[in-house]
Amino acid sequence: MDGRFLIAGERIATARRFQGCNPAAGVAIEGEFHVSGPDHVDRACAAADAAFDAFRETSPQARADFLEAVASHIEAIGEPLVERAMQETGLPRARLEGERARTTGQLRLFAQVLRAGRWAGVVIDSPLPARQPLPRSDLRQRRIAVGPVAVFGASNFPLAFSVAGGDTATALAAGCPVVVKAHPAHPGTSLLVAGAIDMAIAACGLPRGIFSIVQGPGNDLGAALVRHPAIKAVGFTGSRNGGLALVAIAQARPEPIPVYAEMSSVNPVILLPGALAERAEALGTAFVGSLTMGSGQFCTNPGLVFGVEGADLDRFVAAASAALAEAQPQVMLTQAIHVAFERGVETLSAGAALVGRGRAPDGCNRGQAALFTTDADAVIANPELVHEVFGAASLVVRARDLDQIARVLRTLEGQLTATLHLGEGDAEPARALLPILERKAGRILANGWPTGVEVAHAMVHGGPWPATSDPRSTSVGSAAIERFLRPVCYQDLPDALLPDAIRDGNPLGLPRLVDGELTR
Ligand SMILES: NC(=O)C1=CN([C@@H]2O[C@H](COP(=O)(O)OP(=O)(O)OC[C@H]3O[C@@H](n4cnc5c(N)ncnc54)[C@H](O)[C@@H]3O)[C@@H](O)[C@H]2O)C=CC1
Ligand SMILES: O=C(O)CCC(=O)C(=O)O
Repeated sequence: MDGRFLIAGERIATARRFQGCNPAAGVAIEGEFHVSGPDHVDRACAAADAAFDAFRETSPQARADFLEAVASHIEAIGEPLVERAMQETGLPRARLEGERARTTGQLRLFAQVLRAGRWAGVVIDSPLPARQPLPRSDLRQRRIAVGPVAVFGASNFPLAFSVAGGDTATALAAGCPVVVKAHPAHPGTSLLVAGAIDMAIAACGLPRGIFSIVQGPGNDLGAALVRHPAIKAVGFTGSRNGGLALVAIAQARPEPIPVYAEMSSVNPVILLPGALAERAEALGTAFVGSLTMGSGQFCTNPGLVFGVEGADLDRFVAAASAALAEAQPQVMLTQAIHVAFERGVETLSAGAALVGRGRAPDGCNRGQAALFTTDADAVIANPELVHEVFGAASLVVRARDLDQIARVLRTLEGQLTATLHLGEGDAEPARALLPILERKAGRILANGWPTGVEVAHAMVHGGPWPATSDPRSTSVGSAAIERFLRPVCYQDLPDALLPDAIRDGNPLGLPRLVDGELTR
């Protein structure tokens, strides 16, 4: 395959090369990828900056057509995309086909969002020339794109959170050019998708500089990208260390910029007494399904479970342990991620009792699922027990009573999700826990499992630090576009000078809040 990276429509070759690795076999995959350098970051960012003004003023319809074209070009790659992603990530076909559908569905959702027009945030306050003691000006607000966005592809979702994933889709929808730093764990997948985006740009007649991709091992490239003065915002999904490093770089710039980093979360699940009494065994089995999905490599993985100690919680643990004993070892994304998982399991082993293990690994980089239990006092004394272990490992916390669960929940860091399992008589305790969960998490679920985020208008895939670096936003769902827009107010500008979004007569047909009333 063509291993050259892409800057503003041009394929670039360099002397340094790297290879993808098949984690299932621990061997390099045929084909070489050209390593980008700081000069390429500079070229990509300059091209993005040059394309920005033209791109951000394209009509919402033109950008919607473009996003749909990207989706179609990704689909047109067909089997080679799935095959390459399988080789590079060890993820199974069904998962990758589902992820491709989620990726193209996400692009098409943003096309709808653009056509619906609420994203433009048009607000108009009519002038009040006769107002006493002072007249009021004509005030018109709309939202514009923030500027070129740096997107870091995530290792664990090689399609839906990578080159044409949620961050890229939202930035392009907002009118921001994108420079992607490809994740080195799936370089071929990244370039196939980058090619599809570039073809869609050409087909739609848009400036080629609105998309570039740089690649290579190591962190220098990503750091140079975040430092570049043309970049105005960053989207990231990955490790806590990586996210925090990028936040620090962005804050140290002469012009600090926002970093929307989605980092670590243990996603507490609370099994309330009524639910445990009614269905402890079924809960235990379903929990293991969520825990082991994708070898547990989800930031929404249920890594922490609470219940009041007693026979019902014992039944839950026994059912979960039995289900876990049948869990096949699954390939993890990279050797480094597998090593980090094993280290995390060791840390849990040192502070909690092992009560369940998946089947023994039958090849390299296979994650062996693990379940631990401990009591609530131990968790309060040793907060390391509730740090994310990326992979299929989870800790069941036995509490004396519901008050103790509440006490431990209050000590937790910010989370992407929190889940309540409810049965007869659980409404009152759930109501008491809700204010705590609202302070901790971006999404609160009842009677479900946190893995598998719906791409929808009401979704929040975010949460307080360290789940994300900015709890005011979401990285999944249509509200994600707000991260890459900023409001501008136009005071007393003549109609002929105003952008179409806020001109008299509403030429774009956008929904508007005029003097406090919603109109179109
Ligand atoms: N919570 C989550 O959603 C996820 C967590 N992880 C965690 O991250 C660990 C490593 O996995 P990766 O996916 O490789 O994540 P990572 O955070 O190490 O790398 C992600 C991307 O950020 C870049 N990067 C990382 N640190 C950087 C720095 N200091 N400066 C500039 N660029 C930097 C990398 O080059 C890569 O392109 C896993 O073992 C797991 O613990 C990984 C994926 C998702
Ligand atoms: O659970 C999901 O569908 C998304 C999870 C996610 O965002 C992640 O693992 O990075």
